Amino acid sequence: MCGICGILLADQCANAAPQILEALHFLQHRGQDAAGIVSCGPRGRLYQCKGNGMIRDVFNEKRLLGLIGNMGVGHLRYPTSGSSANSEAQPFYVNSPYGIILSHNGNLINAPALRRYLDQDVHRHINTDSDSELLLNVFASELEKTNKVRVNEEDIFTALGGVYRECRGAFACIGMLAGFGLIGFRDANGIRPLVIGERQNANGTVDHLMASESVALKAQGCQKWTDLLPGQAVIIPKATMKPIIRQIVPQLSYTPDIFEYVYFARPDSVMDGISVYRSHLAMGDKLAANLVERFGGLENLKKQVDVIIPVPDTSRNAALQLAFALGIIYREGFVKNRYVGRTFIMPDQQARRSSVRTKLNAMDLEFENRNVLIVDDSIVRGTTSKEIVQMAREAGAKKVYVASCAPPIRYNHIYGIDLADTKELVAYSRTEAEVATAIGADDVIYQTLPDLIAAVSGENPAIKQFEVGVFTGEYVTGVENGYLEHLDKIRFQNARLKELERSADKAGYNALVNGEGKADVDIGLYNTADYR
Ligand SMILES: O=P(O)(O)OC[C@H]1O[C@H](OP(=O)(O)OP(=O)(O)O)[C@H](O)[C@@H]1O
Ligand SMILES: NC(=O)CC[C@H](N)C(=O)O
Ligand SMILES: [Mg+2]
Repeated sequence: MCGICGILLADQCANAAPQILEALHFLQHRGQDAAGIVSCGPRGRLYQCKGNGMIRDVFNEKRLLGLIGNMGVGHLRYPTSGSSANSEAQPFYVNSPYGIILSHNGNLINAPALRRYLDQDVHRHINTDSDSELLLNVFASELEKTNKVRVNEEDIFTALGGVYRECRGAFACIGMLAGFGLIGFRDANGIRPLVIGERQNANGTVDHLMASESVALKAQGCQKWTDLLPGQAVIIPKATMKPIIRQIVPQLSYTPDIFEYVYFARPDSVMDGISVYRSHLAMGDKLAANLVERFGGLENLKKQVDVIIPVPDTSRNAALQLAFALGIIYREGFVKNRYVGRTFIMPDQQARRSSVRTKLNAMDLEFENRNVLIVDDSIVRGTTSKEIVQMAREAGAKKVYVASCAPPIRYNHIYGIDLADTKELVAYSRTEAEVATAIGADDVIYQTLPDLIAAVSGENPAIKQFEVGVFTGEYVTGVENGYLEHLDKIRFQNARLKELERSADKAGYNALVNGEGKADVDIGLYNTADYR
């Protein structure tokens, strides 16, 4: 998953980049691998700073000062297609036609076919393995068809029609046409999120903002915001500062990715009219009812569970509500090291495993001689649960039960959350009892899928269905032939690269990199950062 953001300020003399950076801080949880901002200043000049790392690694005051202009786009990357190479950091740029910038969240499931199409049919050079670069080039090629010196809004909407025709999968995008304005668009199933908002200034002018999550807009002082609907696009020309929203293609469905609510989004965001926080509370309530049934009634459950302990951070609110619903004490038995980021979205398994122990530490006095119920939002590879169950036992727990606010994850995520190769998923071809054995727990209790859907949809009856492919193996868009194999191949190559890097096998690394034609050095725009 990635975080995207765009700002167009009414004040022509102000710089948007500092505010984009602030907004990106509210989206850091969506991508820790690379960060970037491109701004557009006088005479349509573009300025860029991007690279691998978190916001704090990529930006400093000097670099920010180099990003001139009252309009800009930001991106935080969590790689799901391509590799972690510096050259795949976003936003992406193409100079022709008109100078286009793009930040993309999502995955294109017809990436291999698009690559062929761009090469063979429209003759565009693609320099990385990123599907976002493909999307940008499809957009560029569609805009080129207008064959005009300067385009207008209608031309851009027409070009976007071509993007929806060619690109399959999930995409929420924020783009910028040099000197012209900001553009936002969302796939026809609304799988990935995008909100657009306005901020009224004291002098009566209005600034325009877009982001993956409402929390970023609220923190920037937006008084109004709305979700872009599936298949919709918005253009905000600099010249008029008036957003134009257009339904580019008919809605195919309104099925946001349910994993946003389970794990990905911040609890203080409201997405597609659903408070992430309230959905977490409802997940706790539903799971409580399920547990009562599993343990043969509340009294029995209370005899077998002394304390409920969350796995920080994401599961906390659901676990608290679950404990409240059951009338069982809730304790923060794991102390979280605030300097370690999210482990699940780290790009390699070795880093993930060692991070769990660095990140979470068990407090003996909450575990000693107790039967504990550990609650997590989801169990993916089982890296976290395996470690924490062991930590709970080392801390003296008698029985260790694990409850998950999401159902067993048995299938690939194909729309921009790189869960894992299915074979790495701990629930892949395992029953619940076998998962319990695999993670060393006395029992594992999962939320059911109907309960999860009910918990999330509770607040917005307009949304009845969600993208739930990770639980069912059935995806809203269907899967293109060979796409899962394509994802597996990418994952395998990236893991191999990491291995070679770690083992300091320079020759092996170079052979693989060169063989694949991967770029380690960015040849994009002039980089304001003397980054390397
Ligand atoms: O089964 P696994 O492969 O370990 O993945 C699942 C775990 O990863 C996530 O936590 P993470 O540490 O990423 O972030 P959090 O602090 O927001 O909970 C998620 O909340 C689970 O705890
Ligand atoms: N997580 C995402 O949305 C990633 C966007 C894009 N597929 C990339 O890998 O850069
Ligand atoms: Mg977690």
